[in-house]
Amino acid sequence: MNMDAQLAAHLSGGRQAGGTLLEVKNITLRFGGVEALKNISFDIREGEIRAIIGPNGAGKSSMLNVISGFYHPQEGEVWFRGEKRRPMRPHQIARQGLARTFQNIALFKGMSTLDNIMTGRLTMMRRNMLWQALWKGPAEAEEIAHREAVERIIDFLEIQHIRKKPVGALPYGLQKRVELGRALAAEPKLLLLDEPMAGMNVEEKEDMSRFILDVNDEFGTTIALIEHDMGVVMDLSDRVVVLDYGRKIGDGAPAEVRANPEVIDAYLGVAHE
Ligand SMILES: Nc1ncnc2c1ncn2[C@@H]1O[C@H](COP(=O)(O)OP(=O)(O)OP(=O)(O)O)[C@@H](O)[C@H]1O
Repeated sequence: MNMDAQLAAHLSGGRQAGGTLLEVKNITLRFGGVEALKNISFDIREGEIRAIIGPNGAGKSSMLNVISGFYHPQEGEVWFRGEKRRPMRPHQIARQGLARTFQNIALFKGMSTLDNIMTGRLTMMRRNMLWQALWKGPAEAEEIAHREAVERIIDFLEIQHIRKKPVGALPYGLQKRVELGRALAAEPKLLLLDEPMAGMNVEEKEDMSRFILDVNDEFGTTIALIEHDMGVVMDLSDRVVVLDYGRKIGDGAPAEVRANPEVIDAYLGVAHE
Protein backbone atom coordinates (compact mmCIF):
# COMPACT_ATOMS: atom_id res chain seq x y z
CA MET A 1 0.00 0.00 0.00
CA ASN A 2 1.40 3.43 -0.79
CA MET A 3 1.46 6.11 1.87
CA ASP A 4 -1.67 7.92 0.73
CA ALA A 5 -3.64 4.68 0.63
CA GLN A 6 -2.33 3.84 4.08
CA LEU A 7 -3.37 7.22 5.43
CA ALA A 8 -6.79 6.99 3.77
CA ALA A 9 -7.32 3.55 5.29
CA HIS A 10 -6.19 4.91 8.60
CA LEU A 11 -8.39 7.99 8.43
CA SER A 12 -11.46 6.05 7.34
CA GLY A 13 -10.77 3.23 9.79
CA GLY A 14 -13.57 4.24 12.12
CA ARG A 15 -14.10 2.72 15.51
CA GLN A 16 -14.50 -0.99 15.69
CA ALA A 17 -14.35 -3.28 18.66
CA GLY A 18 -11.97 -6.01 17.64
CA GLY A 19 -9.68 -8.75 18.78
CA THR A 20 -6.74 -8.39 21.11
CA LEU A 21 -4.21 -5.79 19.98
CA LEU A 22 -1.85 -6.02 22.93
CA GLU A 23 -1.57 -8.39 25.83
CA VAL A 24 0.71 -8.28 28.85
CA LYS A 25 1.15 -11.62 30.56
CA ASN A 26 2.44 -12.06 34.10
CA ILE A 27 4.63 -8.98 34.07
CA THR A 28 6.92 -8.49 37.05
CA LEU A 29 9.20 -5.46 37.11
CA ARG A 30 11.71 -4.77 39.86
CA PHE A 31 13.92 -1.80 40.66
CA GLY A 32 16.44 -3.22 43.08
CA GLY A 33 14.33 -4.33 46.04
CA VAL A 34 11.18 -2.54 44.88
CA GLU A 35 8.62 -4.61 42.97
CA ALA A 36 6.91 -1.93 40.86
CA LEU A 37 4.75 -4.50 39.03
CA LYS A 38 3.73 -7.88 40.44
CA ASN A 39 2.53 -10.52 38.04
CA ILE A 40 0.31 -8.18 36.00
CA SER A 41 -1.80 -9.49 33.12
CA PHE A 42 -4.39 -7.71 30.99
CA ASP A 43 -5.24 -7.07 27.37
CA ILE A 44 -6.05 -4.13 25.15
CA ARG A 45 -8.60 -4.76 22.41
CA GLU A 46 -8.45 -3.29 18.97
CA GLY A 47 -10.42 -0.02 18.83
CA GLU A 48 -10.98 0.51 22.54
CA ILE A 49 -10.00 3.21 25.02
CA ARG A 50 -8.35 1.48 27.95
CA ALA A 51 -7.48 3.38 31.13
CA ILE A 52 -4.84 2.41 33.66
CA ILE A 53 -5.57 3.97 37.05
CA GLY A 54 -4.38 3.69 40.64
CA PRO A 55 -3.02 5.78 43.51
CA ASN A 56 0.42 7.41 43.44
CA GLY A 57 3.19 4.87 43.15
CA ALA A 58 0.77 2.11 42.05
CA GLY A 59 2.89 1.23 39.01
CA LYS A 60 0.98 2.96 36.20
CA SER A 61 3.95 4.70 34.59
CA SER A 62 6.03 1.56 34.99
CA MET A 63 3.34 -0.38 33.13
CA LEU A 64 3.22 2.16 30.31
CA ASN A 65 6.99 2.07 30.09
CA VAL A 66 6.93 -1.72 29.79
CA ILE A 67 4.35 -1.50 26.99
CA SER A 68 6.35 1.14 25.12
CA GLY A 69 9.62 -0.72 25.58
CA PHE A 70 11.39 1.79 27.84
CA TYR A 71 11.51 -0.78 30.65
CA HIS A 72 12.28 -4.45 30.29
CA PRO A 73 10.45 -6.55 32.89
CA GLN A 74 12.32 -9.33 34.69
CA GLU A 75 9.40 -11.66 34.14
CA GLY A 76 6.46 -11.92 31.77
CA GLU A 77 5.64 -11.38 28.13
CA VAL A 78 4.25 -8.61 25.96
CA TRP A 79 2.25 -9.68 22.90
CA PHE A 80 1.56 -7.07 20.24
CA ARG A 81 -0.43 -7.63 17.07
CA GLY A 82 -0.47 -11.37 17.64
CA GLU A 83 3.25 -11.80 18.19
CA LYS A 84 5.33 -12.20 21.30
CA ARG A 85 7.63 -9.22 21.43
CA ARG A 86 11.30 -10.03 21.45
CA PRO A 87 13.56 -7.62 23.33
CA MET A 88 13.82 -4.50 21.21
CA ARG A 89 14.50 -0.82 21.54
CA PRO A 90 11.72 1.80 21.82
CA HIS A 91 12.31 3.13 18.28
CA GLN A 92 11.87 -0.39 16.87
CA ILE A 93 8.65 -0.74 18.85
CA ALA A 94 7.51 2.64 17.52
CA ARG A 95 8.03 1.34 14.00
CA GLN A 96 5.71 -1.55 14.81
CA GLY A 97 2.86 0.92 15.32
CA LEU A 98 3.08 2.23 18.84
CA ALA A 99 3.27 5.93 19.75
CA ARG A 100 3.14 7.73 23.07
CA THR A 101 2.97 11.07 24.83
CA PHE A 102 4.76 11.84 28.07
CA GLN A 103 3.68 13.02 31.53
CA ASN A 104 5.99 16.01 31.17
CA ILE A 105 5.70 17.42 27.70
CA ALA A 106 8.64 16.30 25.56
CA LEU A 107 8.52 18.63 22.57
CA PHE A 108 11.26 20.64 20.88
CA LYS A 109 10.41 23.97 22.50
CA GLY A 110 12.19 26.18 19.98
CA MET A 111 10.67 24.46 16.97
CA SER A 112 7.30 25.30 15.41
CA THR A 113 4.14 23.26 15.88
CA LEU A 114 4.44 22.10 12.28
CA ASP A 115 8.04 20.91 12.65
CA ASN A 116 7.34 19.20 15.97
CA ILE A 117 4.48 17.23 14.43
CA MET A 118 6.70 16.46 11.43
CA THR A 119 9.18 14.74 13.75
CA GLY A 120 6.38 12.25 14.46
CA ARG A 121 6.71 11.09 10.84
CA LEU A 122 10.38 10.17 11.26
CA THR A 123 9.72 6.52 11.97
CA MET A 124 7.85 6.35 8.65
CA MET A 125 10.41 8.06 6.46
CA ARG A 126 11.94 5.62 4.06
CA ARG A 127 14.36 7.71 2.07
CA ASN A 128 17.59 8.54 3.79
CA MET A 129 20.02 11.37 3.11
CA LEU A 130 22.06 9.39 0.59
CA TRP A 131 18.95 8.48 -1.31
CA GLN A 132 17.87 12.13 -1.34
CA ALA A 133 21.22 13.18 -2.76
CA LEU A 134 21.08 10.53 -5.49
CA TRP A 135 17.46 10.62 -6.42
CA LYS A 136 15.77 13.89 -5.64
CA GLY A 137 12.38 13.19 -7.24
CA PRO A 138 11.01 10.37 -5.04
CA ALA A 139 12.45 12.00 -1.91
CA GLU A 140 10.60 15.20 -2.73
CA ALA A 141 7.38 13.33 -3.42
CA GLU A 142 7.71 11.60 -0.08
CA GLU A 143 8.36 14.89 1.69
CA ILE A 144 5.21 16.37 0.14
CA ALA A 145 3.13 13.36 1.22
CA HIS A 146 4.45 13.70 4.78
CA ARG A 147 3.67 17.42 4.82
CA GLU A 148 0.12 16.75 3.64
CA ALA A 149 -0.40 14.15 6.35
CA VAL A 150 0.86 16.63 8.95
CA GLU A 151 -1.42 19.37 7.64
CA ARG A 152 -4.40 17.03 7.95
CA ILE A 153 -3.52 16.38 11.59
CA ILE A 154 -3.15 20.11 12.22
CA ASP A 155 -6.63 20.66 10.77
CA PHE A 156 -8.05 17.78 12.77
CA LEU A 157 -6.66 19.16 16.06
CA GLU A 158 -7.73 22.70 15.17
CA ILE A 159 -4.29 24.20 15.62
CA GLN A 160 -3.86 25.95 12.25
CA HIS A 161 -3.44 29.29 14.02
CA ILE A 162 -0.28 28.12 15.81
CA ARG A 163 1.32 26.06 13.06
CA LYS A 164 4.32 28.40 12.71
CA LYS A 165 4.65 29.33 16.40
CA PRO A 166 7.46 27.92 18.55
CA VAL A 167 5.77 25.48 20.92
CA GLY A 168 7.67 26.72 23.98
CA ALA A 169 5.65 29.94 23.83
CA LEU A 170 2.26 28.19 23.71
CA PRO A 171 -0.15 27.72 26.62
CA TYR A 172 0.15 24.36 28.33
CA GLY A 173 -3.10 22.91 26.95
CA LEU A 174 -2.04 23.66 23.39
CA GLN A 175 1.39 22.13 23.94
CA LYS A 176 -0.34 18.95 25.05
CA ARG A 177 -2.40 19.04 21.86
CA VAL A 178 0.74 19.44 19.74
CA GLU A 179 2.25 16.46 21.53
CA LEU A 180 -0.86 14.47 20.69
CA GLY A 181 -0.44 15.61 17.09
CA ARG A 182 3.14 14.41 16.99
CA ALA A 183 2.11 10.99 18.29
CA LEU A 184 -0.71 10.82 15.74
CA ALA A 185 1.67 11.72 12.93
CA ALA A 186 3.22 8.28 13.32
CA GLU A 187 -0.21 6.79 12.50
CA PRO A 188 -0.02 4.40 15.44
CA LYS A 189 -2.09 1.29 15.93
CA LEU A 190 -1.79 1.83 19.65
CA LEU A 191 -1.51 5.28 21.21
CA LEU A 192 -0.28 5.55 24.80
CA LEU A 193 -1.14 8.73 26.69
CA ASP A 194 0.60 9.36 30.01
CA GLU A 195 -1.66 11.67 32.02
CA PRO A 196 -2.91 13.66 29.03
CA MET A 197 -4.94 16.04 31.23
CA ALA A 198 -2.40 16.62 34.01
CA GLY A 199 -2.11 20.30 34.90
CA MET A 200 -5.02 21.34 32.69
CA ASN A 201 -7.95 23.57 33.59
CA VAL A 202 -11.52 22.35 33.13
CA GLU A 203 -11.90 23.80 29.65
CA GLU A 204 -8.59 22.34 28.46
CA LYS A 205 -9.61 18.96 29.88
CA GLU A 206 -12.88 19.08 27.97
CA ASP A 207 -11.06 19.91 24.75
CA MET A 208 -8.52 17.13 25.25
CA SER A 209 -11.27 14.62 26.09
CA ARG A 210 -13.07 15.51 22.88
CA PHE A 211 -9.92 15.09 20.81
CA ILE A 212 -9.14 11.73 22.39
CA LEU A 213 -12.65 10.51 21.61
CA ASP A 214 -12.43 11.91 18.07
CA VAL A 215 -9.06 10.23 17.43
CA ASN A 216 -10.49 6.95 18.59
CA ASP A 217 -13.69 7.40 16.64
CA GLU A 218 -12.43 8.85 13.36
CA PHE A 219 -9.01 7.20 13.04
CA GLY A 220 -9.99 3.97 14.78
CA THR A 221 -6.86 4.30 16.92
CA THR A 222 -6.68 2.09 19.99
CA ILE A 223 -5.78 4.18 23.04
CA ALA A 224 -4.36 3.30 26.45
CA LEU A 225 -4.11 6.12 28.94
CA ILE A 226 -3.08 6.86 32.48
CA GLU A 227 -5.27 9.46 34.11
CA HIS A 228 -5.89 10.72 37.63
CA ASP A 229 -9.13 12.60 36.99
CA MET A 230 -11.75 9.94 37.74
CA GLY A 231 -14.53 11.84 35.96
CA VAL A 232 -12.48 11.86 32.77
CA VAL A 233 -11.55 8.19 33.12
CA MET A 234 -15.14 7.09 33.64
CA ASP A 235 -16.39 9.19 30.71
CA LEU A 236 -13.72 8.22 28.21
CA SER A 237 -12.85 4.61 28.84
CA ASP A 238 -14.36 1.41 27.54
CA ARG A 239 -12.46 -0.60 30.15
CA VAL A 240 -10.32 0.26 33.14
CA VAL A 241 -7.48 -1.65 34.79
CA VAL A 242 -6.72 -0.69 38.39
CA LEU A 243 -3.29 -1.05 39.98
CA ASP A 244 -2.38 -0.67 43.63
CA TYR A 245 1.11 -1.24 45.06
CA GLY A 246 2.10 -2.96 41.83
CA ARG A 247 -0.80 -5.43 41.96
CA LYS A 248 -3.85 -5.55 39.72
CA ILE A 249 -6.95 -5.13 41.90
CA GLY A 250 -9.62 -4.40 39.30
CA ASP A 251 -10.32 -4.79 35.60
CA GLY A 252 -13.52 -4.12 33.71
CA ALA A 253 -16.04 -1.57 32.47
CA PRO A 254 -16.02 1.76 34.36
CA ALA A 255 -19.26 0.98 36.24
CA GLU A 256 -17.91 -2.44 37.25
CA VAL A 257 -14.63 -1.01 38.51
CA ARG A 258 -16.40 1.79 40.36
CA ALA A 259 -18.45 -0.80 42.26
CA ASN A 260 -15.46 -3.03 43.13
CA PRO A 261 -14.98 -2.81 46.95
CA GLU A 262 -11.22 -3.35 46.73
CA VAL A 263 -10.95 -0.48 44.28
CA ILE A 264 -13.12 1.76 46.44
CA ASP A 265 -10.91 0.99 49.44
CA ALA A 266 -7.62 1.39 47.66
CA TYR A 267 -8.30 4.22 45.33
CA LEU A 268 -11.71 5.82 45.09
CA GLY A 269 -12.04 5.92 48.86
CA VAL A 270 -8.75 7.75 49.09
CA ALA A 271 -9.60 10.06 46.20
CA HIS A 272 -12.90 11.12 47.76
CA GLU A 273 -11.66 11.70 51.26
N1 LIG B 1 13.24 4.23 37.57
C1 LIG B 1 12.90 3.82 38.78
N2 LIG B 1 13.83 3.45 39.71
C2 LIG B 1 13.47 3.01 40.93
N3 LIG B 1 12.20 2.88 41.34
C3 LIG B 1 11.23 3.23 40.50
C4 LIG B 1 11.51 3.71 39.17
N4 LIG B 1 10.34 3.97 38.54
C5 LIG B 1 9.37 3.67 39.41
N5 LIG B 1 9.90 3.22 40.59
C6 LIG B 1 9.14 2.77 41.77
O1 LIG B 1 8.15 1.88 41.32
C7 LIG B 1 6.91 2.10 41.98
C8 LIG B 1 5.84 2.42 40.98
O2 LIG B 1 6.08 3.72 40.38
P1 LIG B 1 5.30 4.30 39.14
O3 LIG B 1 5.92 5.62 38.81
O4 LIG B 1 5.19 3.29 38.09
O5 LIG B 1 3.86 4.56 39.79
P2 LIG B 1 2.67 5.46 39.26
O6 LIG B 1 1.43 4.72 39.55
O7 LIG B 1 2.91 5.87 37.86
O8 LIG B 1 2.78 6.72 40.21
P3 LIG B 1 2.35 8.26 39.97
O9 LIG B 1 0.86 8.27 39.90
O10 LIG B 1 2.86 8.93 41.20
O11 LIG B 1 3.01 8.73 38.71
C9 LIG B 1 7.17 3.22 43.00
O12 LIG B 1 7.46 2.63 44.23
C10 LIG B 1 8.38 3.91 42.44
O13 LIG B 1 9.12 4.53 43.46
